[in-house]
Amino acid sequence: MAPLYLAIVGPGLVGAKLISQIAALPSAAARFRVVYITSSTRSIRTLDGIDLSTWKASLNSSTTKPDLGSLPSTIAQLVPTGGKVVVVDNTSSDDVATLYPTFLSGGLSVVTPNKKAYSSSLELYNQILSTSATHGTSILNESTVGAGLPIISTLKDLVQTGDKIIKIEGVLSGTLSYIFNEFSSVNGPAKPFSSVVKVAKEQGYTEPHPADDLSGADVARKLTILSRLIPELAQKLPQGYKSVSITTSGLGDDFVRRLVDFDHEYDNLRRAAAKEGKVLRYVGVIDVAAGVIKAALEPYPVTHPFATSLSGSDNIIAFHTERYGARPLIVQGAGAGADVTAMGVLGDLFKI
Ligand SMILES: NC(=O)C1=CN([C@@H]2O[C@H](COP(=O)(O)OP(=O)(O)OC[C@H]3O[C@@H](n4cnc5c(N)ncnc54)[C@H](OP(=O)(O)O)[C@@H]3O)[C@@H](O)[C@H]2O)C=CC1
Ligand SMILES: N[C@@H](CC=O)C(=O)O
Ligand code: NA
Repeated sequence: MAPLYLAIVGPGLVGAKLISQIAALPSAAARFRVVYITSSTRSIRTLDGIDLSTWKASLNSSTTKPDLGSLPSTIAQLVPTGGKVVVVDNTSSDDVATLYPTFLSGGLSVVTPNKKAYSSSLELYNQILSTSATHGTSILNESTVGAGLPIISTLKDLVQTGDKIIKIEGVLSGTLSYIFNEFSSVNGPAKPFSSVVKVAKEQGYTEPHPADDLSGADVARKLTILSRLIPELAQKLPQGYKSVSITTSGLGDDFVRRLVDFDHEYDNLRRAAAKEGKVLRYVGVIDVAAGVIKAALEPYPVTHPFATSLSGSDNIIAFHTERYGARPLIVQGAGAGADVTAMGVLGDLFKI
């Protein structure tokens, strides 16, 4: 069996976890050969496959700058003719996402948990799909929604087999699920909002910058990704979701510290909901018939499944379709965290 050759872009939380999951596979070397790893500043490459037990030290000591624009020709020098290669983009970078057509037309398939290519301009999205079809290269993105949960594959199966999507609704953010499960729980003691956000970041649930989660941008991107898989909505979001400009420094530690100033405001929201026997949940909806796509923080009765059945970073997504009738198809489980996200990426690699 020929191995699948991998170029790993972005060895951060998810990327590093993916590498350790690959290394732990039985006969890992026979299945996957990692020939290239790059961060935004350094890269390593080798013909024989990078040693997955020492890659971090090798990358840290490398002085080779990445040049992703010429990745297809770099890879051609590392992989035997006919070898199947996948670029795994574990960044959250728009710049890397815009290179997918270059990768796909250069004979490289792509697997990614990065939402940018799928939720930005429709032009880029369509270009990616058509380039992949023309060049016979694959692109898979299960972990862009619900991390490793089978959300994208389920929706594709429903649509491809001729079911009609009526509505999709649910809690689509692991970070916001964790935050509101902890902060506005049915029974639990009240905790300061900012302290819960801090833990969500420490657990690896947030985007590289947590403002992306708290602004609702991450959920908006996920709703865009799902909507583009539904025939009635596929071409109706021309702009997609533009990146918010984040002006606070670093990777958001300062931003999280300053959230203390908003604890009082959030506590008022929580108390107002509790007075009515409700808890706060951040829920996204795609109502196909009404042509409405929305996401909002809203009070839900404590008896509602979004209030009672979720804990940790759980996502819950209900697919209301013609075939499933009054009882929707429901997928639920951890929707964020490096381990479950890397699993979704690795699952896509196995599919390829
Ligand atoms: N965490 C989660 O639960 C989930 C995450 N995702 C997605 O997974 C992706 C990765 O998330 P996460 O691992 O948490 O993020 P991290 O910030 O931990 O890792 C990002 C990595 O990308 C690298 N990088 C950034 N820009 C570039 C570039 N231009 N070229 C090469 N490498 C680059 C960074 O390297 P450097 O050190 O050089 O900056 C870093 O290694 C994101 O798109 C996120 O939305 C999806 C589902 C769940
Ligand atoms: N930050 C995201 C990670 C997965 O997409 C989330 O919290 O859901
Ligand atoms: Na998923």
